[in-house]
Amino acid sequence: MASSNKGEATIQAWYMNETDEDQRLPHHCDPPEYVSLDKLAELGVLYWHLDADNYETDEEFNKIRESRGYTYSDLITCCPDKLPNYECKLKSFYEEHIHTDEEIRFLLEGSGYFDVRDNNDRWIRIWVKKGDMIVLPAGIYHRFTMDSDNHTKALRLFVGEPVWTPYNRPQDDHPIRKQYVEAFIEKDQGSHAVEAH
Ligand SMILES: CSCCC(=O)C(=O)O
Ligand SMILES: [Fe+2]
Repeated sequence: MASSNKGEATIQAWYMNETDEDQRLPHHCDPPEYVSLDKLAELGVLYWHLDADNYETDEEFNKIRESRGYTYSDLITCCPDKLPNYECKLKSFYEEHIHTDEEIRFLLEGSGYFDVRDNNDRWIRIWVKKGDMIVLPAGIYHRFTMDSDNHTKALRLFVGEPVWTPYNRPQDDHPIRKQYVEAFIEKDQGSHAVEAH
């Protein structure tokens, strides 16, 4: 029973309408414009659905952790008495930024939205829920908000000693941003140029 949800769920992602209504609302376009896992993979975003209740002994989780070198982990709970400087943190999570390393989150409870910029600089909203593990590549412009359920508990993973520093946009000259653009944005333009011939 414990692992009955394993492998069944898939992530939902969509292009956002960029109205300035409440950030915790879904912000669907009209009609909704969904985004596939393949599209996310093209942007370097990785996703697994795992057993959140027994993750410590979950073989798939441990394999991912080992193969990707995720030696560090801690828990983050987004609620006023568990997250120091709650209001301030939530605000900074939603400022568009990059990191010099991957952002790796495994949702153990609740849900939330990771927004990432696509290759045309449009916002894609990724709805993560219990059991979803997501990796945002170093250098991708992104942000996070809770949804209207207002509850998120996640495992944060990292390779070695964690560095959580956000670099707010614009960071177009940052070496990590340049590396990301070269690997995931320009390669895309390259393949279209080839297709056109
Ligand atoms: C789902 S974890 C909360 C958000 C966060 O840790 C971050 O944006 O860095
Ligand atoms: Fe981040």
